[in-house]
Amino acid sequence: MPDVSIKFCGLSRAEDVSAAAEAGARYVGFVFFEKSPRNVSVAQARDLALEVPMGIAKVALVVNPDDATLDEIVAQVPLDMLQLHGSEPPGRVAEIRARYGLPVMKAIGVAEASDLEAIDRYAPVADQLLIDTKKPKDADRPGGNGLTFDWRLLAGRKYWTVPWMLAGGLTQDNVAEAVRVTGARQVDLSSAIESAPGVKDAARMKAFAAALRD
Ligand SMILES: O=C(O)c1ccccc1NCC(=O)[C@H](O)[C@H](O)COP(=O)(O)O
Repeated sequence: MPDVSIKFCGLSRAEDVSAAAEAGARYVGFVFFEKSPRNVSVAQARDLALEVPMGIAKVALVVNPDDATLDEIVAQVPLDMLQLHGSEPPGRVAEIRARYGLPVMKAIGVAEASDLEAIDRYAPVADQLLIDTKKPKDADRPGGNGLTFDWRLLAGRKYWTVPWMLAGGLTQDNVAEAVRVTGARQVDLSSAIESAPGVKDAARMKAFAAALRD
C-alpha cells in the first residue's frame, strides 16, 4: 500500500481532534454549513483549531461563502486551507485564494465521466482538488453523504497538475480498493468515522487508518 494522507472532516469536539491526531490524520476539516449535523460556529472552530497539533492542516469547509463570512472565519480561526464545497465558479475560487492568501481546495462532484471536465477548469485556480461524489438531487447538503461514485472514472487518469484527494463514501472496508483503482494518494471522509450523524468515533478513525497502513 502506498503512503496515503488522510483528511478527517466534520470534527466538532476536542476529543475528535485528539483522536484524529492519534490516528495519523494529515488534515482535519471543520464544516461551516448550517444544515449539516457537523456544523460548527466560528468560536467552536477557533477552539478546535487551537487544539490541533503542529503538522496537521486545519481546513475550513464552506459552501458558496460571501466575503463577510470568510472574513470572520479567517480572522478568528487559525487555518491552513479553505475548502470550497459549493458551486463557486473558477473566478470566485481565484478571488478567494487571492483575497485570503490561503491555499484553496475546490470540491468537484462526480457522478459521470462528463463531470470530470471540471478538473481542467478548476486546476489552474486551486491549490488542490477534492474529487467527491456529486450531491444526489434529494440531499440537503453537497457533501458528507456517505455515498461512493464509480471510481473507475478516475482509473485511467495519469496527469494531475495539482494535488487531489478522493472522497465520497470511503470506509475502512473499501478504501484500499478505492486507492488501488484511482491511484489516490490523499483521501477524505466523514460519515464512516461517525457513530451517529455528526458524532465522530475514535475507534473508527483508528480502524480506517489501519486499513490504509496494513
Ligand atoms: O460533511 C458535511 O456535512 C458537508 C456539508 C456541506 C458540504 C460538504 C460537506 N462535507 C464534505 C466533505 O469534505 C466530506 O468529508 C466528503 O464529502 C466525504 O464525506 P463522506 O461521504 O461522508 O465520507
